[in-house]
Amino acid sequence: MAETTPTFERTVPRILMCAPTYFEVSYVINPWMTGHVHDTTAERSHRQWDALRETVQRHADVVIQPPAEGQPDMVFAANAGLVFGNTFVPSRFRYDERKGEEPHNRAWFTHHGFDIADLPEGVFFEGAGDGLFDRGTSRRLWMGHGHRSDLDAAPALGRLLDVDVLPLKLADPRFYHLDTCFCPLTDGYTLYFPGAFDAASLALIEQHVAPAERIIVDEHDAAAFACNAVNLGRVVILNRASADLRARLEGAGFMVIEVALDEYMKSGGAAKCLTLRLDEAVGA
Ligand SMILES: NC(=O)NCCC[C@H](N)C(=O)O
Repeated sequence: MAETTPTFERTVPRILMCAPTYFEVSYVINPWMTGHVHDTTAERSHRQWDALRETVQRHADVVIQPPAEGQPDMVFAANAGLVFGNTFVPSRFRYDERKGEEPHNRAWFTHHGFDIADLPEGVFFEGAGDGLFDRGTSRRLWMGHGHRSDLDAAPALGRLLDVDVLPLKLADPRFYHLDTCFCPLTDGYTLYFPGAFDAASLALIEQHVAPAERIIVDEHDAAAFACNAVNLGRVVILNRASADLRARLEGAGFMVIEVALDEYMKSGGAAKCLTLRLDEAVGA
């Protein structure tokens, strides 16, 4: 009888983070940044980023991307682009303030062996800020549009990655990226703030996520960036969750870990925005 060779699947997720060396709020391109220009300190932002890195490192391998001087928002690694398998779709930022990040991201992913797949010229798309894969078994990508990314990115991503893209229209300027108000979790659970979406998009979510798998976030938790969560298996890392939200997540089998990230909220981001999954695949 032929001998069978055991196969070992990689089970430790890989997460990219970009060092906060040049992070500050130096312009206003979302409502969270208003009133916070030059209002962050290096000491607090480095301490909070280190705490997030150490927490993520307990559940994943963390890879650090070197930052670029003059690109204060490059710390938000989720916005570098979208990874699926070995393919990297680079972001095309809507605002000039962030366009300078694009060549650095392209160079890093090229150097690390990813195949670069470009969206058509002139289509805005802000990477894993607006593109979130289902954590179930389907090849489904939820895509936010209306503030930063263009609806035209949806069919283009479908073609480039051979995935089903479900576009969700973002209706509240505070929730300008999909990852600020929506988070697919392991086994099809989905954490989201309904108030961030238009009626048709809410209906689309309800059509695809069974009632028992919907973890609805209220405005108070949403404003504390509870949806901006890093999900690694059964672990959910986020800035803050109310006792009620924590209980519902725990009831669904998740362990909730809070890491205070208020210095980054002044720029409109928290845990999820500061990370990018490098081993994204169906059900990852
Ligand atoms: N939501 C995210 O994915 N990233 C946070 C980006 C914050 C940055 N200040 C921006 O407005 O683009």
